[in-house]
Amino acid sequence: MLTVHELTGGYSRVQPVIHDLSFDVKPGEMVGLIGLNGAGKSTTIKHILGLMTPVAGKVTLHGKTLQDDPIAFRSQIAYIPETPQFYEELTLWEHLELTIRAYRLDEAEASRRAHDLLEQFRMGKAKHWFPHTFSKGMQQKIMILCAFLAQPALLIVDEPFVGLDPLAIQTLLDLLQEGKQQGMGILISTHILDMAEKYCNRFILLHDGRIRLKGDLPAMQHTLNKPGASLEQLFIQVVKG
Ligand SMILES: Nc1ncnc2c1ncn2[C@@H]1O[C@H](COP(=O)(O)OP(=O)(O)OP(=O)(O)O)[C@@H](O)[C@H]1O
Repeated sequence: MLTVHELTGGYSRVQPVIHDLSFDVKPGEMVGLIGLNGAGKSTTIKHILGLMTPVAGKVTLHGKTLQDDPIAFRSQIAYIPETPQFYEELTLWEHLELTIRAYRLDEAEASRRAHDLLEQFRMGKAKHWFPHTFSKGMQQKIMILCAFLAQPALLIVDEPFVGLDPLAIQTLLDLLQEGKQQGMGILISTHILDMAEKYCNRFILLHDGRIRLKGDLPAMQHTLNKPGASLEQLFIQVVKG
């Protein structure tokens, strides 16, 4: 579904921070994007979302680039950013209504699902509150609620667990599992490697902007000749060279 082909890019054309990245995300699988601080995970995500222009290579969704059909491309993706981004002048419920309109969802059905999601994340009481009065974790939940309400073909998640309480983390993991079962493709960046190992089907290990290892756990163990190694052990070996 998502194909990243020989992608090179960054914040200046003369000094790219990601180099020659190639990977894909298929429907119904969760792919973990793993790397140290500054490895290039968020930069990769920004290129996939079309917020940055590649120096070389391309990103396609169902075979089409953002430039081929911007509306179709964007309507198939939802993004949960590392730092919550919201409209100060809209309440939580108005954010959900905006999502329903932006993604052109069926109003009655989406509104019912929005109420379910509010309940699942224990946010019902805050429905008509303005997000600037929310805690950091509650603000993060707005992003999560809007993304799952959209029911995208591809969900991109950047460090979603930071600031969430244990109950919310479990609810999010359950929704990710459910999304996968319904055929959603998920690309998730996280530093919580035991969680990634448990929930992701495949991994992309980024180091200094390059893919150093990729595949499912058995394939990566085989490549590094480390049978039985955990994701964390493989990752540490990769980054220590
Ligand atoms: N706005 C920016 N302008 C210039 N350089 C940037 C900018 N944002 C990030 N970088 C640089 O790009 C490189 C990759 O950063 P990126 O944010 O993609 O890392 P990351 O893997 O997401 O890290 P983290 O785990 O800390 O979130 C770093 O060297 C960083 O300094």
